[in-house]
Amino acid sequence: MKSAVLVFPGINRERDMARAFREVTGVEPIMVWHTETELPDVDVVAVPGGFSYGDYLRCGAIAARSPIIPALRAHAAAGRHVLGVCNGFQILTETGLLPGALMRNASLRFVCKEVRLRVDNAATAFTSAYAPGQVIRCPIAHGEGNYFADPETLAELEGEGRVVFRYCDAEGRITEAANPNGAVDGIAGIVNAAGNVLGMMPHPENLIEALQGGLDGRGIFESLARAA
Ligand SMILES: NC(=O)CC[C@H](N)C(=O)O
Repeated sequence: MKSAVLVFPGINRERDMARAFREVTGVEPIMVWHTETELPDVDVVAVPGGFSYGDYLRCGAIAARSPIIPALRAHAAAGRHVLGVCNGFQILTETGLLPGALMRNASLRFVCKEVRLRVDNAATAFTSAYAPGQVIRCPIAHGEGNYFADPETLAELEGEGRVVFRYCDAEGRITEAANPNGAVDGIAGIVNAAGNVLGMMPHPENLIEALQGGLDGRGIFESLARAA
């Protein structure tokens, strides 16, 4: 499976993302600087986490206006896969490739810890390696992860099974205590209507080898490799 990782000024998780693709698929991803206007011929483009443009205006707002974005839109429009993690998810909502917005955490604090996620849709190209309803561990590190969408959008997301991950407790229950940022309905990750663009706040690329304390994040990359 061929992949590319976008790099914006202030992004700091691009190497983690590249490592995850390399470790799981055995293929080195192509790093693409934000001033490029074309993407290489790849199956997946990852938009990694970090602090693009120092989070000025809103997280992801400036990166979403970068020269590479039209090529990302074209890649998505062609039905190819796009994976946005954390700042990458924020960038995807700012481009409109995914609906809704990521607001400041309800606590107004940056939260860095491990959470649990329930896989609410295991029938996507990003989650086929997981079992439906499986509870996985995943690290988070963000200040603006409070997912919000208007009631019509939420109804559409729920009705179409497009909420892929929710914050949950160890038993898979969606509770307020298990929700680290106040996201509506515990939403941690969603896909677009076509199912080829996924955005999620947690960092699966940081739980792919024993040295990191677990392997629960590998499923995303294994699923993408299967889908390619
Ligand atoms: N790890 C990240 O990608 C953080 C995203 C963003 N800078 C935030 O704090 O919400």
